Amino acid sequence: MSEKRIGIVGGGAWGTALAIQAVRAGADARMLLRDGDLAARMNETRENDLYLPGIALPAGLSASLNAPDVLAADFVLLVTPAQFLRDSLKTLAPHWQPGIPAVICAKGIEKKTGALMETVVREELGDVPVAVLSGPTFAQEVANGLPAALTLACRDRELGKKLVEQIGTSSFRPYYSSDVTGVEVAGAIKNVLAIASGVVAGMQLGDNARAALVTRGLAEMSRLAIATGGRAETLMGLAGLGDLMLTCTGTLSRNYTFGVALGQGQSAADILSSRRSVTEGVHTAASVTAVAEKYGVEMPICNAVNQVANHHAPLRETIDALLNRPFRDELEARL
Ligand SMILES: NC(=O)c1ccc[n+]([C@@H]2O[C@H](COP(=O)([O-])OP(=O)(O)OC[C@H]3O[C@@H](n4cnc5c(N)ncnc54)[C@H](O)[C@@H]3O)[C@@H](O)[C@H]2O)c1
Ligand SMILES: O=P(O)(O)OC[C@H](O)CO
Repeated sequence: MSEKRIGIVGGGAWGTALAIQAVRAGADARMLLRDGDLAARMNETRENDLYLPGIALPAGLSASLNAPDVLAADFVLLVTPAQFLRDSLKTLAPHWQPGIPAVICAKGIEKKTGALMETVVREELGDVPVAVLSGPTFAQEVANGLPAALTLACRDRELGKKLVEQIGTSSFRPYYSSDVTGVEVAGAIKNVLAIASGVVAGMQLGDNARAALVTRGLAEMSRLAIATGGRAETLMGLAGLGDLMLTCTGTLSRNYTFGVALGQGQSAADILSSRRSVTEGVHTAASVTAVAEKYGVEMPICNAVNQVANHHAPLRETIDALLNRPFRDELEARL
């Protein structure tokens, strides 16, 4: 058993992949699940057959329902989907040890409050050290040990660097950033843009259209990140451009494939009811519309995704409205 202990809250694909990575980084990885049957199966069959089938779980990884045991760790990765994080933290708060860092791994904006996950953590756990782990990383590839790089953001530079050393390996390379807000906004918005990119593919609008969409989407993401206190450079990094490249093209992406299916004519409700796994961009599309309005930021692509994904807007007319917006000066329209 290792002396280093990493707690992981959430038994989905990403929580499981991060737990495997934690073992690779030399830690004892303890996962906290809600589903007792799944936890028992994971410990016995050494596979997460619901969320990451076909991947062997290493010795050193265990799953349980025992919050105090999982939280007795050097730091805890929070991998509950964004819309469920607050409720999950309410049950964890009584067991959280003072000073144990919380590392946010979910990518989204809370629908009912418009809050980023850092705010949710602070409201529910109080004054704990907080970091954010984000960037272009499909769970299956990380679980298989394929190379990846990502961003670990933390306002406390010393702690951030320490976390990088504790979770990083040669195939999982976190780059430190102090821009927590920029990294969070990037990770949340790329999911919405990935849906839009999937729609472009599903409707066979062409590669030119996808390049235009991703680039103008990056401008929207940058505007919101800066308005909320993030830094422009962050959007050009792994959590911004890097994750946009991955999620707006990669067929392993739930958000992208949701968009493709929408573009091919399926309804949002049918697509969502056919999947067990989370499609964060659908929820964040709703949150971001309200947040953008609050900050006076123009986000036409994200608004269009919200309309088609959450409000039954017809695709063809929604796309026509985007294409018929007034021509603009590119640099002025960037920021
Ligand atoms: N899968 C990836 O490749 C990946 C990579 C990076 C970041 N992320 C982010 O990680 C987060 C988790 O994604 P995932 O891929 O592990 O999810 P998943 O779809 O694999 O699993 C869904 C998880 O949500 C949990 N859940 C369902 N209903 C819940 C409820 N009411 N309350 C609490 N938990 C509930 C399930 O138990 C399960 O653990 C998301 O924010 C996602 O954007 C995922
Ligand atoms: O499958 P998605 O669309 O949730 O994307 C997973 C990761 O966020 C990619 O970085």
